[in-house]
Amino acid sequence: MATTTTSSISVSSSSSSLSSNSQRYLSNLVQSQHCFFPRKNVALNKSLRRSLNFRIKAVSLTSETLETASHTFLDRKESGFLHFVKYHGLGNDFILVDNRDSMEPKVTPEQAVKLCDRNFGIGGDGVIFAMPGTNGTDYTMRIFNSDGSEPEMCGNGVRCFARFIAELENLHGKHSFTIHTGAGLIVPEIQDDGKVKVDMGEPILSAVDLPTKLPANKDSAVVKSDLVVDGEAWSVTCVSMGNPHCITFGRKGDQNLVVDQLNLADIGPKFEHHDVFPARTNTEFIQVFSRSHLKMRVWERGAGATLACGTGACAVVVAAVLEGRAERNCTVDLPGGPLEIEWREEDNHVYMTGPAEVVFYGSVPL
Ligand SMILES: N[C@H](CCC[C@H](N)C(=O)O)C(=O)O
Repeated sequence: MATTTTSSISVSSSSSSLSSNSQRYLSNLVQSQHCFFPRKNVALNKSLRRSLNFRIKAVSLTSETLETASHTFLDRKESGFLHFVKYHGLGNDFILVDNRDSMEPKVTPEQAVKLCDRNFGIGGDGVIFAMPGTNGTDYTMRIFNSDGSEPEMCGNGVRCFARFIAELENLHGKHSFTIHTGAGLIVPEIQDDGKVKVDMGEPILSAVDLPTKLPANKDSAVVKSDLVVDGEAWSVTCVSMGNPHCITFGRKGDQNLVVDQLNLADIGPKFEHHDVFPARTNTEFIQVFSRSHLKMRVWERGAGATLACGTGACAVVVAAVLEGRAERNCTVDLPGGPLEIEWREEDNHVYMTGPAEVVFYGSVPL
């Protein structure tokens, strides 16, 4: 029987400095054992331990007990608290909220900004809501970026969404779902190995629909076009996966980009907020290892530098094929790990395969 060592925190607060609300919250958390970290040791700093008399017990739970515990947690509904599950897809991390009882997000964009703060909140690249289906789909997915903006779609997020639904519905093994998103119908399928394969739909190449003010130079698309950013000329291709992406393999005249040498915090915002992108843009910087192996770093619209971007990896393979640099089946290496991407010729759909993992369960007062 699989045993998972899980740390749980039992707290007895001896510190009078804690407000009664925080003491009530912490003791509520402890009684309900509702803050546990599967597979992770919880390290707390000494001052916090001293002030709060933390006693950390390492308890061994079978995976069945863990599953029961997570279900007990997921059934929590008391008001005034947001119960969430933290997931990540290759380090692109999200706060997932069970919103199946309403089409109204349980969290406002302003609250999402606070929840995503990595010092004063839970920490994350976004908040994702699992909502009732629309027009006959199983579910609807909405997402707020960590800056509070609402994008049309999120590739790593929809893999996490699929695993979250399977947990909520107590499903095991292979399962697929139809999900309504701002990018249209998306179909993730949980594979036997736990990875998630997603039909991400068709790429959008029309400059007008992306949207970008860059002039179309290949049919209605923008392929290997010049873009001046902060006085430097770059060569870019623009692809939408429902959300806009600007892909570059390097500056004009020097297409051998070494992506680890880039200062993303400097160059990223200059692409994101460039006036040729009226809805801003995600930007992917690419290094070509072979015609089936690419390396990518990304500056995301509304989230900044992230460890992975699923829609971005899909857009990158489309751009690489359009520029004649790659085949339609590629491994894309991101800082958080690899994604397998296929731009299938038969149906013009892009397919993405990758992991999605639970990090922890939690409750926060709203
Ligand atoms: N920041 C993106 C949304 C999240 C996309 C990314 N995290 C992914 O995995 O696709 C945007 O505003 O379009």
